[in-house]
Amino acid sequence: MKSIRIGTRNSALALWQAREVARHLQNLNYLTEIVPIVSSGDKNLNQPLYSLGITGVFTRDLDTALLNDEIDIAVHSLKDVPTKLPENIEIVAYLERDHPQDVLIKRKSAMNKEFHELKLATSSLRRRAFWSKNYPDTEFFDIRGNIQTRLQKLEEQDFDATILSLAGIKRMKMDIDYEFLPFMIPAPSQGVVAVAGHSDKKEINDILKQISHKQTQICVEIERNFLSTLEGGCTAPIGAFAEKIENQIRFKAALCSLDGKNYIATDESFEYNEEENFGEKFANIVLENGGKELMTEIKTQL
Ligand SMILES: NCc1[nH]cc(CCC(=O)O)c1CC(=O)O
Repeated sequence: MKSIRIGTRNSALALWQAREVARHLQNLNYLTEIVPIVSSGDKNLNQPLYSLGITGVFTRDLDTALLNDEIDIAVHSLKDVPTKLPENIEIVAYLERDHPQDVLIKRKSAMNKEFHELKLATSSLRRRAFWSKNYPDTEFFDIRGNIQTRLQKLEEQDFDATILSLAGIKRMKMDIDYEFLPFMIPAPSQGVVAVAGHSDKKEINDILKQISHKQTQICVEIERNFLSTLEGGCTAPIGAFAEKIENQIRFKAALCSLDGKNYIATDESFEYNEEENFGEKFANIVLENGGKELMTEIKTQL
């Protein structure tokens, strides 16, 4: 068999994740080839992108490459992948989740500041909202770019701290101090590397199924079903985290107003079965407990 062409974005984190998928495939004696896809936005597809339902800014170019048969699979941070996938694209494997948490990173000059005094740089709606719930008077700053750029900006610019995913920090082997934030529920599927494939490539997809981690899949499907049931196509501050503890799954999730003042949370432990859509079930409970009105309020503010 020819080597499996693994598509990836060009960032250091994306390349690390692609190599991790390659390593799993090589362990099963498959040949692999990493294909970095540079963002272009002008690929020749026969149909316009919107008609295929392509939305994710991080995933769009890789979706196009998959549909154009330039790659066999695409590796993503699952939290950047929209819950609604384009036609003919499916998630075919999930690597085992390692570090789901968000962590706080302070610049050296702010090491002695208390949480409520911090000038905080994050562009994430979820991180801002959940932080504001606890520290309502916080001043926020926008920060964008990859992990390395953000840490560099932290040392150079006029704010004290930022919040990042621990998974990214560990993968990049960044040697920095960080603090856990127990009140911060991770983004749905944070810390999970997923592989997307073309629905027609059954042989490749079957190979990928061999490297998929079932427990991770179960947990992130609950989180993503929760998200898609709540959101209905709009982005809102939503955290969701499912974890297997002994024979049960513990699911913690919350929907929060942008200012952090209105917070609807759920925390459930249950025995998993394939028939029940737990993510949808808990999302409906949140919607019935004021979530519906809160989602409407959030939509008018965005
Ligand atoms: N949207 C950015 C993004 N997408 C995936 C990761 C890190 C890996 C992960 O958490 O899955 C990050 C950086 C961050 O949130 O700090």
